[in-house]
Amino acid sequence: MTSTEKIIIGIDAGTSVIKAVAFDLSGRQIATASVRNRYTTGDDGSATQSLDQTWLDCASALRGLGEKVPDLASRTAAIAVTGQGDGTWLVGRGNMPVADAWLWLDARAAPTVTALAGGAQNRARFEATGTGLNTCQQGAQLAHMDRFAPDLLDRAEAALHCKDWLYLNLTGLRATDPSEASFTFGNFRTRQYDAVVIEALGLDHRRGLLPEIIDGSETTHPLTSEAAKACGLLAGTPVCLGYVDMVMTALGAGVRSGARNAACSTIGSTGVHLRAKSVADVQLNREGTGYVIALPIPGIVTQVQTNMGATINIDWIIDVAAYLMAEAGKPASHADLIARIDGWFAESRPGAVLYHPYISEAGERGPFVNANARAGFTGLSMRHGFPDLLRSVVEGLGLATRDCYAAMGAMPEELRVTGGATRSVALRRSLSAAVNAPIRQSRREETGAAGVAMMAAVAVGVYSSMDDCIADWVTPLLGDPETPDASEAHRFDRLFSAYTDVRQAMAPAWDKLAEAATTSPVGA
Ligand SMILES: Nc1ncnc2c1ncn2[C@@H]1O[C@H](COP(=O)(O)OP(=O)(O)O)[C@@H](O)[C@H]1O
Ligand SMILES: O=P(O)(O)OC[C@H](O)[C@H](O)CO
Repeated sequence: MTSTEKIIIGIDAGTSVIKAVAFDLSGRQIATASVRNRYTTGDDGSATQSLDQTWLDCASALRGLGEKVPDLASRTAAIAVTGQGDGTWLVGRGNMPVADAWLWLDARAAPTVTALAGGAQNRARFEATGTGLNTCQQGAQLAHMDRFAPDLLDRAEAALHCKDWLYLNLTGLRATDPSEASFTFGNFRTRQYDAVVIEALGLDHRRGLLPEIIDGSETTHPLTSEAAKACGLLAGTPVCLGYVDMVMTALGAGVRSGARNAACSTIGSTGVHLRAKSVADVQLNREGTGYVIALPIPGIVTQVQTNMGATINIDWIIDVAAYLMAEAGKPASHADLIARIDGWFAESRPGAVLYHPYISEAGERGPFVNANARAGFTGLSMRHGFPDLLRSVVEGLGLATRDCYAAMGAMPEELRVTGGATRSVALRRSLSAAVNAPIRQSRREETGAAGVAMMAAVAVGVYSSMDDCIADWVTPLLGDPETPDASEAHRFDRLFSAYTDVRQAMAPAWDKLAEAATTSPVGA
């Protein structure tokens, strides 16, 4: 068997879909199998997911891949796993789940975030982690559970993240990776836990819940025979624990290539905007927001600002349209309506309607943190119709992207983009005009799975360094630069100035609305 026939499987356990993707050793995608992910939301702001179901769905995706790739089990050189970040996946005795996981979408920790963010030690915590506190994070969620549901933590033996839970099921080992460990509980300079951070979160007495940190690009563990049976693979196959999906996706999409650091935006359910840099170049902002997330490259991290919601804003307005069409007796599928977005956009005229894309129930986290922030249109008149609303939602994603980069220094000279919505020409043009920089869209279909598979490729010695791997797996798939239209860039300069004015002015109103919502009688 030649080396090109060997396969690396990348698993990307996302919030909407769990995917298993087969790549050959030079990075060519061979096949993909996926299972829709399921989670539950509640009126109390909860967003939870079954641990057992997640593992079953992951195993089912792997078996599905086996149905598509001949001799997958014997050809698999390594399996690598990444997944949705943040959130709290508690396991107790016998590695049994303690409760359903609290996802990154879970808003229940909001009061604890407010209390901790006002604490005397919060700046020291931020200086170490490089990461502003928000409701998504495990640190805030554990601190909240410690105050309001201590029994959960009393019954737990380890606090894991999604990919860590899957790694535990694949290998039997409780561990986490350097990225989530350092931005949540540690220091991005050392990639280790940091006592100052754990103390600032008030979690000294829960320190024992934090698992061992392992770097998947250096260390793998063998697939257990039980997991092998469940997934249709061979026991002993090396398994690599990836970094959090946000940086795996960026790695696969070109946040670094040709040994150069670049900027990359993922326009997925959430919008993630990252700049790769060396540790010494990280500039921590005064407001204490954003993330610093390690890359699996020595000394290189990403400085990150992330919008809580990106494509969920598009889905929201499309769902409004779908509802009206169904009421009118002309039902249309989500996919049909998504396909019409560029057409509607072209029908509307470039104007001055703003949309702030804070549609998530959890508010916003980048470049500012406010659990009460909510979406809104500004500047509507009688002349505006549905295509104009749609345009402003798409342009709002461009403005939110610019807002995030503005909080990290100068605008990028080139922006690499990935995510389902970047298939839209209108969205790519809006992003390009908003940051006034050329855009390069990665032609890589599954950037997250590719990013984590690249870690396995380095771990099992297919490449001697990540930069060598990037040269084969990433650089050749970068699309040609799409340059911004000068007059559009000028319009976006003006829109952006109004955009920041409006979002700053709205903060007290959002607080009043949140209060009104909590004091409204149920059913009123
Ligand atoms: N052509 C498009 N125009 C605008 N938005 C799009 C387009 N395609 C996808 N999207 C947005 O991205 C979301 C995810 O799309 P999907 O095709 O499922 O992406 P992925 O492959 O990343 O899962 C959609 O629900 C929609 O909000
Ligand atoms: O599951 P997706 O939307 O790909 O990723 C979610 C992120 O990891 C999350 O936003 C981290 O807070």
